[in-house]
Amino acid sequence: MSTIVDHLKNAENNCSAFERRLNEAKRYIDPEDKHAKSEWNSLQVENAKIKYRLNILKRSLIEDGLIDSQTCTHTKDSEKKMQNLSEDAYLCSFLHTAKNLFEKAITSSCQNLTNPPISVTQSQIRGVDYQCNSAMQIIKKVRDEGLILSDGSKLSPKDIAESIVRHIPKNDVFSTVAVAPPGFINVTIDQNYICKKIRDLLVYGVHVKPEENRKRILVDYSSPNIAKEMHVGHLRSTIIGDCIANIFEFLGHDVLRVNHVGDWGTQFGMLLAHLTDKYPDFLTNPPPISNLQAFYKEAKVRFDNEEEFKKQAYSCVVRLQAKEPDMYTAWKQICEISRKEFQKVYDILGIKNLTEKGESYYHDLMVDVVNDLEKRNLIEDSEGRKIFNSSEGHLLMVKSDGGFTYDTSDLACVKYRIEVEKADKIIYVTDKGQQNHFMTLFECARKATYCPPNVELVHVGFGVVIGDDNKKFKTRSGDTVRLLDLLEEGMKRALAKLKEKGRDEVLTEDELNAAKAALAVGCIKYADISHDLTLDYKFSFDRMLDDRGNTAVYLLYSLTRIRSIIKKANVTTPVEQLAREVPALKLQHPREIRLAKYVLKFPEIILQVANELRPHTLCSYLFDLSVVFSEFYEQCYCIEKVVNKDGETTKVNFDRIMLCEATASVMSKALNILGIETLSKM
Ligand SMILES: NC(=[NH2+])NCCC[C@H](N)C(=O)O
Repeated sequence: MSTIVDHLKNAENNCSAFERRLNEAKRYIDPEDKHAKSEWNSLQVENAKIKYRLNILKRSLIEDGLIDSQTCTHTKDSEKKMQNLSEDAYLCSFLHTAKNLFEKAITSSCQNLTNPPISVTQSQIRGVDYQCNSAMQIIKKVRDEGLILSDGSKLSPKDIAESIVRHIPKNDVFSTVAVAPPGFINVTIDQNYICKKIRDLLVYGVHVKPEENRKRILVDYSSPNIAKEMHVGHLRSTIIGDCIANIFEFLGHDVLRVNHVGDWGTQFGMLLAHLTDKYPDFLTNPPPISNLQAFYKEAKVRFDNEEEFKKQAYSCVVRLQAKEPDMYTAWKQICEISRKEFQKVYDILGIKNLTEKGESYYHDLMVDVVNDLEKRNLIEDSEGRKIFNSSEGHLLMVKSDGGFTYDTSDLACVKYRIEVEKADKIIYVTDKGQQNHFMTLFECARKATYCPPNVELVHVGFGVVIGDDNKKFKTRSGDTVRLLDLLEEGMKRALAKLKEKGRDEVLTEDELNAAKAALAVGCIKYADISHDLTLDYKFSFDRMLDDRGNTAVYLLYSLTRIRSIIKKANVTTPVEQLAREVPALKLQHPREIRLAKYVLKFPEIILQVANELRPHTLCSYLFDLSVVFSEFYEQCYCIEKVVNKDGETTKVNFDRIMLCEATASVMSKALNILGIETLSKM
């Protein structure tokens, strides 16, 4: 029996190793080299196929009882995402499709221009979907560069626009194309195309074609500090970071979610000194610390008041950083207590796959990095401290007492993430206050050549959370708000809201509890994400639990309502099958078309959010979508009562029911990406 397992494991390992090598090789491919790129793609597809077959084989072995499921290695989440879908299965962004068509038209109509400007935007004009603004820019470029077009120099933007229009490739996307003065090209998206894409969405599900090659994207978020309270800033980082990671994962990228916990700072000196003092037998009896914050405060008081203790604390840091076994054990005990507390918050928020790799993880690397920089004369001495200077500022690499800092660990960490974890893009999600730190870090990482030009480093800095009094969010007594207390309060308020709506009379106890938790967490997350993250954000339970306006309550109810319309229609054939049986939906009413177009705008929004890293755009889209749905539903009956001589019957408009389903799928996918759980009963 063991031979089957061995073979299977071997095959799986080979597959993974090959994938790793492929990913490594990707970096060396010249983006211009089409042949290499296509070769790489086909190798990747081949490997995915093998992996897929292996999985089928594995499943049947498990089913036949030949191996148990424990024996098998788990496929990583990122690997599961490898999909091989047909072209039809992808939803395309209209904007990107329009851009592609115009790009082709412009390059072939302006052959004597190098890099002609391609500008396509959404149009504000009624009845127009997108507009191409390139003609005016082309004229300007021609004049600025003193070029003469082959047709003579008296060309106007209108002439250019008309020439571009003549070169638009044959397609089924645009229905009308018109030139408007001085040289705009206005287009509308074809209704038949829309009706077909909605049908495809129902058949294949909501998938968006990634814009570029699959990348390995590392998102550094949450990152609380051990032994300190996890505060609302970390809550924001957790919620926003998770959403950003979800977006890239949805777009088919390989996403690593990393929790860069603060577990190596000087605060450990006093904690360790206090622990070894108070619990001398800590090695044999793990200390019964239930409230780490109180313990932290005790240690801080001693640190501020007892000279002897202070000295002891400093020596503890040095001993810890030298990884002296006793100190290391005590440190691990403290980390474990904190970790359990953090986990409670993550469990409530439904945060999964967040891997902890804290500052301590990079300790040995910090030593190497400092040596490396010294060898290359990139480190300067300043009053006993070692600093790394860049045009953005400096990083403090070694303190005068020889200890490392937040800066040291972050620089070692960038190097590790690029060299070992093979990240193509690293996104750091913290409050805006750390912007300087990250700008300096990025500059230094480039200067030290730890970060090659093709790797992107991004800091997503968010505003602070303020309370009703417009001051920094604090408890009445001025303390940091405990996240667990905050979540608890959210639950209470959500329950009150549900009772106010009489939901306790319709839902079972379990359903009510599930609704309470989903509502509380959904509202807290949504309120956070729906605000432009760069601005400060006012935390208000009243506002987030309001069922009017752009809130999670409103959206969750809208979704439940759409689902119940579909249910009421009592269509026995699954909607997906209904769609499969037709080439396209039959939609005509202007509000049907408007809704369908809005549903299909989803990919454009997702790509925009991925590009700008501003997830509130997705919330605004969701809110508008539910408004557009209401407007459709107001005028377009989905189920009609028909009275005739035999009495009353109901007539179902299947195409509209399918449109409802498409709306609901996109809404629930979007809520999912925001990290919000949707319930069938609420
Ligand atoms: N790689 C990083 N520096 N990540 C962010 C860490 C955030 C830090 N622990 C804090 O609470 O502010």
